[in-house]
Amino acid sequence: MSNARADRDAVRAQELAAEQQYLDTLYEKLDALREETAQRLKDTLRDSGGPPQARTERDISARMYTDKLSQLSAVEHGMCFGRLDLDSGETFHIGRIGLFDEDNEYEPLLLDWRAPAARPFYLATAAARDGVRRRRHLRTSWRKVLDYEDEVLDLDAAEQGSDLGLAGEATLLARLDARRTGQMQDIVATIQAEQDRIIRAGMNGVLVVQGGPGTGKTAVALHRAAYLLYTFREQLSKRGVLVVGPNETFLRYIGQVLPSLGETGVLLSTVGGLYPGITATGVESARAAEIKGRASMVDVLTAAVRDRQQVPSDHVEVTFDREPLRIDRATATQARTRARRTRRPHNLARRVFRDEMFRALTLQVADRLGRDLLDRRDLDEINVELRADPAVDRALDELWPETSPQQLLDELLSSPELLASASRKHLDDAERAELLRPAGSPWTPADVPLLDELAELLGEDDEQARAERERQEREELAYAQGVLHIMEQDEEIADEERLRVKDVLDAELLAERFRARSDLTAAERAAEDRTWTFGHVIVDEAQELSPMAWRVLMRRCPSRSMTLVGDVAQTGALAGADTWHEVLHPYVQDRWKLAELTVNYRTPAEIMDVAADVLAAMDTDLEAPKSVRTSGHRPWARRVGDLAAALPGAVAEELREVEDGRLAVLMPPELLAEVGPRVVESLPEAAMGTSPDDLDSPAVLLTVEQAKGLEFDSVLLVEPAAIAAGSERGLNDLYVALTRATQRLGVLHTEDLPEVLRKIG
Ligand SMILES: Nc1ncnc2c1ncn2[C@@H]1O[C@H](COP(=O)(O)OP(=O)(O)OP(=O)(O)O)[C@@H](O)[C@H]1O
Repeated sequence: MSNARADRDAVRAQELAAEQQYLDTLYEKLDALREETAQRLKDTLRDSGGPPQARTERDISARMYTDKLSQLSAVEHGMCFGRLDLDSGETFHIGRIGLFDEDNEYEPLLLDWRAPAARPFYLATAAARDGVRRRRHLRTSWRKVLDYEDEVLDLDAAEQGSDLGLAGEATLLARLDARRTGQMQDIVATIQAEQDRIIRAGMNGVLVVQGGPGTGKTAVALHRAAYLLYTFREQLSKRGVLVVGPNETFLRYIGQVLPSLGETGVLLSTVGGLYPGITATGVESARAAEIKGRASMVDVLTAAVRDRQQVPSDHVEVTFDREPLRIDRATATQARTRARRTRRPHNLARRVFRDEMFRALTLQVADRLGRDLLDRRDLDEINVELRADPAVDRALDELWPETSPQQLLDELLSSPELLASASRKHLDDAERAELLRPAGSPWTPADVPLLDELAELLGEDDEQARAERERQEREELAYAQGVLHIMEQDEEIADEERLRVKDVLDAELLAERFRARSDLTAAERAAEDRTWTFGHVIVDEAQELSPMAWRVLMRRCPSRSMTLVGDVAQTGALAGADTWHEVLHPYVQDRWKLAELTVNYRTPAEIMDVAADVLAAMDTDLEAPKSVRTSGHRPWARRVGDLAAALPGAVAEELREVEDGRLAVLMPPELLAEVGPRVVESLPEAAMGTSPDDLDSPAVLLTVEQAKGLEFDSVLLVEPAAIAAGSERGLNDLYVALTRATQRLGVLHTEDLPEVLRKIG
């Protein structure tokens, strides 16, 4: 061994030992914090009984300590992943949380990656050093330092960066090459500069992040959620953050990222999951979903609601007080006009309609009895009697019934007459036939925006409930102020080291907590409340949402503080977007910002080369993102005679190639239904992908729609010609399918390959 090499090795060993020592100190600190928090939690839970204030105080403290404990355990793995050496001679270690040395004026021992001082770790380059001399990436396993990678940024010793300007290239490539597990991992140790700028962009307004497959849009969206919660904690803990994904499998795939960053207060949901009490499990044709997603459905639903506001063709008669009572067309029309003029939702305007009708009917009865003989009190009495009469009530209900979104939509979609009447101007016969289904059919995801819209159009006649709620809220606020006051005086709580309740809560928030359950987070409460509005909304695969789904999300976010990430080249849903302009113009005109991601961290260059041809064949100006790496595996294609017979063997073969990684078999839905069960039967490692947990299987069989946003070590694409021809957006689907693999791509086909795949053939 040369002397120079021996010297380098000795320095490396020394540096590793020093880093290990530092890491040991950090973990000691973490352990001490955990113990202290666990002890406080125990003490809090041990106390029992006492007046309600004391119980509420305990609930809140327990929640706080539980959250803290789960945050402290979530950061265990990879807690510290970097170090900055500054020109000033200072060094900072960077990690998943901030740790401080209380015995030394709260000097930072570990900087939270989201703190402003940690930012150069992601942004500094040799050309713009920002005072950074050296950036070090630490590779650890549990509590052990395995290795490090240094980037020396000062000009004299600057390393040549890569063409794409990647930071910590070796560390990044090691991460990207790792086998996939079926669960997305966080990227906190290797966030790249173009991603960091998006993660830390300001919270106001709508930010659209457009990027090709594998550019880290999902990763960026989730890290942005964590960053915003850290930076605007006070604001966001009250209203919460909503992250919207395309389906349950995707939510399961990304579900671990935020907890691993120590954040649990985020509601992850599909649009279909945003209507409390409804589980949208029904399946329908892509065309039916597209029709339901059109903006014109607002007019159809409005008409359907108006159709519930009837007048008699001439008159109806009911018996009141043993005499016939006439409800005539003119009176009912006038009452209906007055009620509609209030512009209130149907169930609230109903009250006006009924008031008008009861007034008219009272006069009719009064005339019968001789109006001149009656005074005001007599008239009031008649009015009260009319209101209490079941026959009159029924007759008026026929004309203007109280109804729920569920009831109205179910009736509308199962009645050819009602649907025809409401959609005369907007749908043709074939479209209506596509929507019609038996009454009581299960709800589909595309029904949910319609239900939400109807909930707005119908309203809830909750005048009494609201008055009661407001009274309770006033009482709770006063009570919460009292609790805070008592807590402040409590000597034990005023203990210096302990976070005082007042530091994390104000009376309003405390009152809000009493209102729901005292131990629920904003996200949990939001999940139970259709009218909840969020502090920030993040939408992933945003290109898939229909105009009706956007209306739901915009209602949930009146502040328009939103991050929308997606790729209009990957739109598969027929009601999805072709441009971001068309999505946003109705809500914010041109007042939205666009950020682009250009580097593909997932798909190796060999596969991207093929996918780029598909993108080029679509009518878009978008460029394919550049892959950061090659995998050494050329995509392959094999023509077979009998697909059902060949598939199990091909899957087994590919499984051997990926060893303990993950394989996806992607195919058109009809084919999946036909041959999928046979594959699953003959291969215990394979699953059908019907439940989110199926991602844990070594091989999973999916449609392209189901695979959206996911990634696998290897992809076996079956019958691409049928995928390309399967819908108006068939090329987009093919593009999505091709870009799911991190290592290998194989194609199995019976039909000719589409022309755009000529590079594989
Ligand atoms: N800076 C990074 N460091 C490490 N891994 C990264 C980085 N950026 C992205 N990745 C990884 O690249 C892969 C693709 O990221 P992600 O799924 O977020 O891409 P996407 O743009 O949402 O893709 P798609 O449009 O196909 O859904 C993931 O495995 C992600 O962890």
